[in-house]
Amino acid sequence: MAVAGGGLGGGLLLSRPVTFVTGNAKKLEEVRAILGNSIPFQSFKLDLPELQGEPEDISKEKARLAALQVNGPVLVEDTCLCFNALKGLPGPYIKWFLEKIGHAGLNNMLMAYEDKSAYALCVFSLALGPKAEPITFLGKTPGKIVPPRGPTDFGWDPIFQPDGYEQTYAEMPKEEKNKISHRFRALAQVKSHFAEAGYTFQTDTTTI
Ligand SMILES: O=P(O)(O)OP(=O)(O)OP(=O)(O)OC[C@H]1O[C@@H](n2cnc3c(O)ncnc32)[C@H](O)[C@@H]1O
Ligand SMILES: [Mg+2]
Repeated sequence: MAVAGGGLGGGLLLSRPVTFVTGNAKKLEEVRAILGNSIPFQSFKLDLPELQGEPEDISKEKARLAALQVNGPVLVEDTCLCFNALKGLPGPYIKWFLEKIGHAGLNNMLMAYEDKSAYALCVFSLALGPKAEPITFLGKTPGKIVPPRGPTDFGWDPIFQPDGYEQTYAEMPKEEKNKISHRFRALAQVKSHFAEAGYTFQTDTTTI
């Protein structure tokens, strides 16, 4: 197990910095931008298999698998896009819906409903080691599903317009999205957790 007790400052001493495991380069880009230097982390590119079920369980299971692979502390996240008219679906299955039916198909799914409201949900899970129970952090941003507008370089960004904004996630400057996004909100909780837990790290920060 990668955790030893009694680090400097009273917090847990982790054998090395947390590894953020994802197969998605755009997620990593946003996590880097949002975290800055607040939490030292390295990254590892791996598309983990995903369980079916509730978002929190999917995220926790990803963390367990990631911690086994990395054999150390890991952070993972699972992102859902939930349509209120469809009681939260596609939710965690958005990746496959997007891949198969695209932005137009996702809009068409809501054609039969007046309610176009939706929310983006990000569930981060932190596992301090392969035997540790993962801790989850949720971030949610409400909005609505609209015909695609803006650059198409990140997932469903062009069809999600957050409440209170005239632009879709895709049309917004990155800094703006990163101030209000589901990912930002979940990471704010991750940051508070790190601040409270007072983890300290042995100082190897090389990217693996
Ligand atoms: O390796 P992991 O971290 O699982 O990366 P992934 O791309 O498989 O991501 P998910 O399993 O969480 O599936 C979420 C889907 O939503 C997309 N997505 C995630 N965050 C997004 C965001 O902030 N804006 C738009 N699309 C996003 C992502 O590209 C996937 O198609
Ligand atoms: Mg995935």
